[in-house]
Amino acid sequence: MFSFYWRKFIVPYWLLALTAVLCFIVASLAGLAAPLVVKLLIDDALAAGNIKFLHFITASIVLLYLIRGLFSYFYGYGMAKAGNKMLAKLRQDMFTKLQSLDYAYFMKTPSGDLISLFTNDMLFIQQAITVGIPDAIVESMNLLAIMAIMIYFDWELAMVTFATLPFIIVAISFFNNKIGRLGLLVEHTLAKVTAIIQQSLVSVMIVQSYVREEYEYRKFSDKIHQAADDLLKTQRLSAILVSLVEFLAAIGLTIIIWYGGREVINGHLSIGGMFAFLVYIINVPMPIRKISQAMTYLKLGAIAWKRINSLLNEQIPSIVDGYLPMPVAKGFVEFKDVSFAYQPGKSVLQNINIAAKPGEIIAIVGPSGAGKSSFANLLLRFYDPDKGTIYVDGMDIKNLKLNALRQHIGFIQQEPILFNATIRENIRYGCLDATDSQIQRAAQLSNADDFIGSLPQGYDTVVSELGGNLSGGQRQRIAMARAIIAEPAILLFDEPTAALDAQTEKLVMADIRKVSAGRTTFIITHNMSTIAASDRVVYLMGGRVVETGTHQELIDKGGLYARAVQLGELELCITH
Ligand SMILES: Nc1ncnc2c1ncn2[C@@H]1O[C@H](COP(=O)(O)OP(=O)(O)OP(=O)(O)O)[C@@H](O)[C@H]1O
Repeated sequence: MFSFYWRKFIVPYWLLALTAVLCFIVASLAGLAAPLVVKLLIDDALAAGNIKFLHFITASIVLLYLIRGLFSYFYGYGMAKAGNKMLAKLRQDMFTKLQSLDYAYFMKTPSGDLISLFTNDMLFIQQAITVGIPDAIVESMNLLAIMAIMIYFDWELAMVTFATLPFIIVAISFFNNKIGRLGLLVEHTLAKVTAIIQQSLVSVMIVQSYVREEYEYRKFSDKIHQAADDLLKTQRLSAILVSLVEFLAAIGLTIIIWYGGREVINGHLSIGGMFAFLVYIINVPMPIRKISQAMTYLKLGAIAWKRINSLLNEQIPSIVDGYLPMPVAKGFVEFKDVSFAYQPGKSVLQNINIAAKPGEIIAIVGPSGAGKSSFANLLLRFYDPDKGTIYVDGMDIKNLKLNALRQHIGFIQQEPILFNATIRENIRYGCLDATDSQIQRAAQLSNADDFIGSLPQGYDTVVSELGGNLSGGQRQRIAMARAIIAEPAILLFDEPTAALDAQTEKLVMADIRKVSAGRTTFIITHNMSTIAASDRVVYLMGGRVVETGTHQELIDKGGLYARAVQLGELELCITH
């Protein structure tokens, strides 16, 4: 269970950890010498009335604590440095892994669970690394040193004193097991709490429009109380453990007083020797308590690591990167006999054959669930087809480097996601080294330049997180500028006007026509005016292309498409 600490922390940062431990040993030796000084003070300075030696001892105490303080600092600093490096590396590894995972992974994993890995679980690991490991190493060494010195002094008295140790060890392991199990529950509940917070933040509009604030609060509050109750149980167990350990250590103290006192009276032990023993035994509960607490931290950290590790070990992405760079693309796209299912046996697209050439605007139309968005998912290689091949400029897209393929496709969604950054940064996201004048040109092309110019901060206006300070049409235009700034050969719109009112929809449609000039454009749409403005309509139904042609050809044909138009099904969908 604890092996990951060895592999991830001790081995990679062994030099820092070793230096820290050596510093600790020096600090600890200085601390451990203190009771010996007490013995010398009583036996050789006070009892012998030696003033000179008293001065020497006084100076020694100052020096010992100076050394102890200095090396404790080096030790603490070294351990913190190694711990922080390890945590930063772990966070980087987790983030890199997250970026490398398929779209499909994010479709099946709740984002709250993932956020919880970076917050709650990292916090448990942090505690384990920065407190658990140092305390476990250091305090075990401290304890062993105290025991060794006691044995060296008077092994018989030491053995009698240690009679309570087995009870202490049994108590610690019994309570720690219980604490570990409860810790697992706490971590699980905290992950749920994070998920609730995350969900209520992104769906604040739904929460407020359904007046579900109270309902959300109750959900949150139930989980928080559950976590607090479980946490309290672990803290109660820890408190019982500490008291029990202190009680058992106090029995050791009583034994020294009784047995050691007899030794002193019989002349087998000096008074200073007995005092030194007492000081050592008084120092025993602290390391034991710290070791026990460190074991709890290590246990909780190990549980958190298990969850983090399952992310890091998430199987290699099913979308395997290609090898062809494709620096320029013309925009020829062909779907050849493409079939696809998200789950085995549940076919979503069947034998799709579509070919498009540069400059063409193709409307992908069909009833809800027909497979239109799945078509987009395949072109972007969020998923690979089960059968058939998709070609761009005659090359199987599986052979193309993913970043090359995606860089040639400008993707604009129904409700575009803009980042909480300036409009300039949002547009530049499409091409990170774009100049300001390129950004402005892209904005002009998507008809965003005018409204951006009328904002007090212009291109430096910060877009609020949920895009609240911009209208739907304005957000759509910024998203279009972002998509076209990299000059993609292919444009892919998924219901670009569905979230807009009729007036804005017309304007955005005009913008789409402007930006799609010379590019291969696919528009997934229910909108009649968009369909009518396209060069060709591909009508999907039940995952199959049932009809294809211009809007007029299909109307004249009087088939399924014409029927859908006649029944107003397509326009009906706009209002959904
Ligand atoms: N990630 C997914 N996992 C499993 N099944 C999915 C997934 N996404 C979509 N589906 C299923 O695939 C089918 C086609 O969905 P798709 O989103 O492509 O349809 P659509 O034509 O775009 O529909 P709409 O017009 O309602 O957006 C549906 O039956 C849907 O339930």
